[in-house]
Amino acid sequence: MATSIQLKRRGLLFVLSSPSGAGKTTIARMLLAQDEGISLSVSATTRPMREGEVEGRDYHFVTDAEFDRMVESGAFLEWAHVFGRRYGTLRNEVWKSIENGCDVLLDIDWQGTQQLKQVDPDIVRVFILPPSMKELERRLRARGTDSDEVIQSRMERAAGEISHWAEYDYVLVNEDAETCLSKVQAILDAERLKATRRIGLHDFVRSLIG
Ligand SMILES: Nc1ncnc2c1ncn2[C@@H]1O[C@H](COP(=O)(O)OP(=O)(O)OP(=O)(O)O)[C@@H](O)[C@H]1O
Ligand SMILES: Nc1nc2c(ncn2[C@@H]2O[C@H](COP(=O)(O)O)[C@@H](O)[C@H]2O)c(=O)[nH]1
Repeated sequence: MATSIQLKRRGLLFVLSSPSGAGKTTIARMLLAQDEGISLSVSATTRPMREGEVEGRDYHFVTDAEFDRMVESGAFLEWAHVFGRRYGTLRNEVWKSIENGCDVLLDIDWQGTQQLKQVDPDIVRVFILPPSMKELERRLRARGTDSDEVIQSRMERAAGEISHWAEYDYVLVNEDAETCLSKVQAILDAERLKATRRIGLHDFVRSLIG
């Protein structure tokens, strides 16, 4: 008779970072669309909403005063200044998903990743590189959401962001989005199977060999 052994595991925090425009939001959306076991941590930000963005889906858009209050009340697991605005991961967003047995996808920068690593050393960190700096700029322009000035400042910051690549567990080049997505999915699937995350594995093995 065939048996199906379902071992529970802790939900994991799965971080995607990249220089602006390399494609992490694109990859994140594709991953969320195909994998029911992971949900997005929707950050709070003081930056203005872009055309096409939706409150609560892309970000919680807040004022500076609201952000200050959230910092004071301990609402953030981490927060950082990025491109002159503030962005933060909401503690409740993350724990709500973990409690529901879901993994959590975080689209955050290297500063937030460093802070999160202090909170949960078990996080999985993936850094996404563009195929070239020329292509990075082309993608920022093609996105059509930012002014020339903003694009210039994001390009000026890109090298600094990329310099943090070695702080990540996995580094991928996003040349073709589907190929990059399949690698991200493979990393997630393998991390889910890690022995250290499988609750009940010890008991199951003991039931096999005594
Ligand atoms: N592999 C790819 N090939 C070509 N274009 C891509 C690829 N991946 C993403 N793009 C495009 O590049 C642009 C930037 O992508 P995206 O917004 O996902 O970047 P990002 O890294 O999330 O940027 P930010 O940090 O500013 O949020 C988008 O127009 C997206 O459609
Ligand atoms: N440290 C954090 N960084 C964050 C968070 N949410 C988003 N980000 C990063 O900000 C930049 C710019 O994003 P954009 O949407 O304005 O283009 C990008 O690198 C994001 O990853 C957060 O909660 N904390």
